[in-house]
Amino acid sequence: MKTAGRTTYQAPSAMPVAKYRPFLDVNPVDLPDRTWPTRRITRAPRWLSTDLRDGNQALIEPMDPARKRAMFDLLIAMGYKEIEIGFPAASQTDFDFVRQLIEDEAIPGDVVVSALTQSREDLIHRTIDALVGAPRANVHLYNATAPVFRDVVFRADRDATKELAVSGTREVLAYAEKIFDDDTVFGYQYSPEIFVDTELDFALEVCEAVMDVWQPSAEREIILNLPATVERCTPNVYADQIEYMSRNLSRRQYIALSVHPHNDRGTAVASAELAVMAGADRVEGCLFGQGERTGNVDLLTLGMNLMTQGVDPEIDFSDVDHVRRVVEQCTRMDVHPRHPYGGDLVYTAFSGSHQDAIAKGMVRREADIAAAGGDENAVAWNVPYLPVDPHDLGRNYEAIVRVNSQSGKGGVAYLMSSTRHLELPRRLQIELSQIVQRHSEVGGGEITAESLWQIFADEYLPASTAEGLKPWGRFSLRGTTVTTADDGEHATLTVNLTDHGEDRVLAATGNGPIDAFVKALGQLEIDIHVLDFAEHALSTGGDATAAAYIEAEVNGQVLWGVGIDPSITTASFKAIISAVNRAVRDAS
Ligand SMILES: CC(=O)SCCNC(=O)CCNC(=O)[C@H](O)C(C)(C)COP(=O)(O)OP(=O)(O)OC[C@H]1O[C@@H](n2cnc3c(N)ncnc32)[C@H](O)[C@@H]1OP(=O)(O)O
Ligand SMILES: CC(C)C(=O)C(=O)O
Ligand SMILES: [Mg+2]
Repeated sequence: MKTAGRTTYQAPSAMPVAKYRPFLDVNPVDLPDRTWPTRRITRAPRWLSTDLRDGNQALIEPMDPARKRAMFDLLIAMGYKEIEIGFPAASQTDFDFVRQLIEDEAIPGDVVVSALTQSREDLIHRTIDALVGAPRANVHLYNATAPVFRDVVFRADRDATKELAVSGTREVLAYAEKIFDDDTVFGYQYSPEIFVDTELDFALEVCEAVMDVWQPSAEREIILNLPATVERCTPNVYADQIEYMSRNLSRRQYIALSVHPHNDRGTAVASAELAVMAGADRVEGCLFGQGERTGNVDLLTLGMNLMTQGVDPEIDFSDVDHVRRVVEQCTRMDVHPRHPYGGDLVYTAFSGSHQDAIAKGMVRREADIAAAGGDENAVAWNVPYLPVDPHDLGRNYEAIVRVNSQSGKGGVAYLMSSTRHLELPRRLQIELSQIVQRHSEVGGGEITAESLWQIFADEYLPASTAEGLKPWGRFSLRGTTVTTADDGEHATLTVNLTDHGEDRVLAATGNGPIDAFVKALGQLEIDIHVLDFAEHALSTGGDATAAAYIEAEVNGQVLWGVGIDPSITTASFKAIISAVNRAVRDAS
């Protein structure tokens, strides 16, 4: 055999790479003494949901008032305390929705609602007018500060760009003072748009100028939100930028430093997490990562990531399917089946070795919980391949193992145990999984728990008609009578069965009922050696049903039989008949 040495492929593609520049060449960050890499997140940041603004503005069909209200009510029920409820100056519908929430008194007293506006006097006034009467209201003003916007969109230099932020802040303050009475707690948020592309010294200069107007203090917080409007760099670079701002902003103790990652590179979650390590106090995002283009950072993933580290997300995700349903109804977009924590398939294993490990992990967990006196929380979650307990998100365990052609014995055994309470012995698991494998290769798709049962019953319980199966098999047991001999060691057995449809009565004595049964069948030239035997009850109570599993060598062929019956002895006889029928099937 030849082996390959270390390989480097050097094959230039036809992609137009030369058109692009490394982000750091254009936007250097000089922070060699960065501290964020060794920090840990020990409590949840403040969250802002912008589902009703950034999420909504990116929908093919923006939410109507009823859907907006359903989203708002969901966010409140989940525990979000800061919610951006729209861009009221955008349209009459957006304005009316904000008014409706306030007039319906739907905003709890501890919830801050905010509304976004450009830095234009008429839009600022309209935004503030919309918020009148809210218990706690923030105006969120943004303007683009990045060079490409200064150059292409606004044709404004640095001073003019800064002046737009400053004049907008002044206007917000002046108009808010005029309009709001003491019934509203008023707050202010400023975002330098595409912060990540803005020269850091300039982002700092604009934020400082805005603060000079707002005059933050202990009673007068300012939210400075630093968006990755378009995600264009790796999360570590964003973290450096956030640490730079956190260290260099004056009046830091009065600032809620906020981040707003988008997901263009697919790393919004990592960006948010590293940004929090780098000093961010607050994260803006949307449920299931809705939002412009590839979306805003996903609040569900961020929250659940914290929980899996033992940190309280301070948000209720205990019914993730309800959350998903509401989000899907409101956005009219489907959640991907592999979406972290909430997708249909994210707690499901199809492949054999994963299923095997999960099944073993679940058995171990149950034993550990029993040993801990039944206290689930006393046993750390440690099930292979499952980063989180699906129960904690309102999912049951049924879907964690699903069987297809990639599955092995572990998955088959898990389904038989979890759906039918049959604890198959290991070698029977192997035998059954090979039978199932053949079925899935022919059918090509998934073997559901129901179809697995059909395959099992048809193979091992051929006399059963209960599942709508066609009975087959040379022998069918009609009844037995056991008499224990006076010596207490021998059993005499009378067996009533049908053989090829003909009634037969056999009698034999053995050193136990099974031995006697085997000897009785021997009279029909069926040579049986029992190799292994297992049994267990299937349910408790008076009508307890038993399952028996017998591995036998029948006329030279080794295979398993299964019997289910209220009587454990009859279950064993049925298991022998099952093995015999399987062995003589081809011959009959
Ligand atoms: C990164 C983000 O997500 S920002 C939020 C984006 N969300 C939205 O735009 C949704 C709501 N927007 C709207 O309904 C409309 O854009 C409105 C009502 C705000 C404005 O509508 P219009 O006046 O027709 O302007 P239009 O939509 O073309 O926006 C571009 C204009 O706004 C100006 N502008 C853009 N951002 C800002 C800002 N932050 N401050 C001041 N002016 C701005 C542009 O320079 C441009 O002006 P110009 O027409 O004089 O060149
Ligand atoms: C308005 C701002 C915060 C925004 O949505 C962005 O920059 O992505
Ligand atoms: Mg955004």
